[in-house]
Formats: sequence, C-alpha cells, structure tokens
Amino acid sequence: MRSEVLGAERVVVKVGSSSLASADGGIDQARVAAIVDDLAAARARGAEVVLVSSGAIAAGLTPLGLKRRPRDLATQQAAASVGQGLLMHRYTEEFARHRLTVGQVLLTVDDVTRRSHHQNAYRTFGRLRELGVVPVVNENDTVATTEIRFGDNDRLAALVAHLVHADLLVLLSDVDGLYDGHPREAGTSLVTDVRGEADLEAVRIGRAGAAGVGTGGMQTKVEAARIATGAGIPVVLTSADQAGEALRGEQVGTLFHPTGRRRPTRLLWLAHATEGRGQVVLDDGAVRAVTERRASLLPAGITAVTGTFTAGDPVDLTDQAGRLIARGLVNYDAEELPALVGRSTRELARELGASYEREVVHRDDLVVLTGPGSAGPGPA
Ligand SMILES: Nc1ncnc2c1ncn2[C@@H]1O[C@H](COP(=O)(O)OP(=O)(O)O)[C@@H](O)[C@H]1O
Ligand SMILES: N[C@@H](CCC(=O)OP(=O)(O)O)C(=O)O
Repeated sequence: MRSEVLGAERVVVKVGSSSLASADGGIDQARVAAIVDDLAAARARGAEVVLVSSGAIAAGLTPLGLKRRPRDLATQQAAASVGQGLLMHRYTEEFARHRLTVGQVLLTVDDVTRRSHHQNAYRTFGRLRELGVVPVVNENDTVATTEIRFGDNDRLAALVAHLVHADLLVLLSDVDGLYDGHPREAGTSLVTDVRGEADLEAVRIGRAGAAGVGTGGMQTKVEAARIATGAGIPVVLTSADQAGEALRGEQVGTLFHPTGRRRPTRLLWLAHATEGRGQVVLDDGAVRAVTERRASLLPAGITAVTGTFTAGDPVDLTDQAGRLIARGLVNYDAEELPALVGRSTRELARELGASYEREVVHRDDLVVLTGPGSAGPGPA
C-alpha cells in the first residue's frame, strides 16, 4: 500500500483524451461511468476530489462528422465547443447516480499567471469545495489561442493540483504507467518508482500512440510530474482501468515521489509552462543581483530589450551571451522600456514621476532558471 495515497485528503485526478475516446469516435460512456464510480468511492472514503478531464475535442468529432482530431486550431476550437457540453452532460449524469453535483471550471493560461485571475480561480475552487461540488476542469479551448495555450491537460492538472493545495495528483492515461521505452516495443518494463531525475535517465520517453486523440504522449506527463513533485505533490501515473486501485493506494502504475517544496503557482507556471513574450538582456551586475541576491530587476541593469509585450506578460531575462537565466512578469510595456534602459531609478523618478520608480521585474514575480536552488531547466 502507498502511504502517500492513503493519507491524501485532497486529490486531483486527470483523465486524458486517449482514455475517454471510444474506438468508433466520441466518448466511451462505460469508461466515464467507471471513472466516476472510482472517484465517488474515493469521496465516500473522505477524500476531496477535483477532476481534470480532457476529451472535449474528441467528444465533438462525431457530431461534426470528423474522423480524427483536426490539425488546425480553429476546427479544434469548434470541436471543443461542441464536445465540452456533451462531456459535461455525461459527467453530470454519472455523478448524479452517486448524488454528487459537478461544476464546470474552464481555465485559461491567464487564470494561473495573472495575480488577480489566480486569486479568483483559487476562490472559486474553495467555494465549490465548501458546497460539496466536484469540480470538472478543462482548458477553455474555445478562447485559447496558440500563444496562450496549455495545449495538453497534463501540465494544467499539475498547476491545478498546486493551486488547490492537493496532496496527490493522479494522471490516468491509456497506458498503465511509465515504461523504460515505448510500451509497444518488446522488452520494455514498467518503472514503479521515480525518486528524481536520475531515475529518468535510462527512460526513453515518446509521443502518443496510434489512437490519435491524445496530445503530448509521455513527455507532457513526465513534465507534469516534475512540476507537481517539485512543488511537494506526489504523482501516480496509471491507466484509467486501474483508477480504483490507484486511488485505494494499491501498488499500480508509477509513483513519482516529491522532490521539492510548495512555491507560488505563478512561479511554477513561469518556470515550467510558458515562454517569454520578449527578451530583456542584463549586464553582468544585474545577472549576479538576480541570481545570487535574488534581487528585483531595475532599469539600470538592462542593456537591451526585444519582443512585443505588455505589462504583466512573461519575459525572458538573459545574460549578454543570450543565455536564459530567469523569467519574470514584466511591469512595463515593451515600448516604454528603451527610454529607461541603463538609467538609475532615482533619475527616472525625478524626470518622469514616482510611477517610474517601479522595478522592471519584481523579485516576487521572478523565477531563476540557472544555478543552485533554481526552478530547474525551464520549459520542455
Ligand atoms: N516511455 C513510455 N512509457 C509509457 N508510455 C509511453 C512512453 N513513451 C510514449 N508513450 C505513449 O504515450 C501514450 C500516452 O499519451 P497520450 O496519448 O497523450 O495520453 P493522454 O491522452 O492520456 O494524455 C501512451 O499510450 C504511449 O503510447
Ligand atoms: N482540452 C483538450 C485536451 C487536450 C488534450 O488532448 O489533452 P490530453 O488528452 O490530456 O493529452 C480537450 O478537452 O479536448
């Protein structure tokens, strides 16, 4: 038995498209019913459950006469728009068998990056919890664009697990765990425990299988596991068929053990799940200030700025050689910065007014990506 699972009071369970899609297109109703039974059993044992469910696009294919997941974003969004309602309808009916009410939560990237949105999402989950509702989360596919997309729900699930302060993340797929090579190849075997990067060195991580509805394959699941475990949340990766066993703490699938401690969700997002909209180049003194002293970035330490961004967007901080050293939420629009570069804060405040005293990136909105104690290698 797994003590990490048995002791978990709040659990985020993510189910992927490949587990929900039926062979002839659309959603596999029996599979949805079985997963809901497993989640209801976990609730009955006293755990709070948040479900992150993919499958909107898969559910929208048949009604639109489509045979496979469309490649273009507009048709994906149309399929998600048709399918999300159908998917929620299934969950509503299945949870109702257990006298449980579900609530749909559709999230965009901004909901976990922008501070005000982030607090909003946190409040929403809190109230749903108080009311005994089971949140069913998905990405808000119909409004997300290429630049602002999670794209796969694995990372979304890891960020939701962190947002709701979950004790456990369970990733359900069509494969019963992480294998040391592609599971379709002969001679590969299940990895039962991952305690850190060293345990992943010999593992060949591939893309999704032939079914064609899943998106990221194992790569995004391992990345999600890194995000969650790095924030102190254990992760069980197994198949939807084994959801019941996994939630009862039985030894199925792969357990990723926690490697780090909780940190602000926005910083996790910055480190692992987004790209900078622009680049700010730092002089050597500013590189040291940011990486060693964990200081805020001031205009005086900047030598150049590129890209198109507005205040609140993520930007990459690089050294003179172009190496990525940190990422942060910028306090100025791109067009404002060239006039400030290299100048002291006091001088700017005197010349332009007190509002120009603000940092370019505040230390609380900044995550260092190099050196000891950093948030890791950054996005995959
Ligand atoms: N090392 C590996 N271990 C397990 N599965 C792997 C591995 N490499 C690639 N895969 C593939 O990843 C698939 C799961 O990814 P995906 O279809 O995107 O799932 P989901 O829709 O559940 O998110 C598996 O079915 C398998 O074919
Ligand atoms: N938001 C999309 C999910 C994206 C996706 O396919 O994710 P996954 O199957 O979990 O890799 C949907 O509901 O179709």
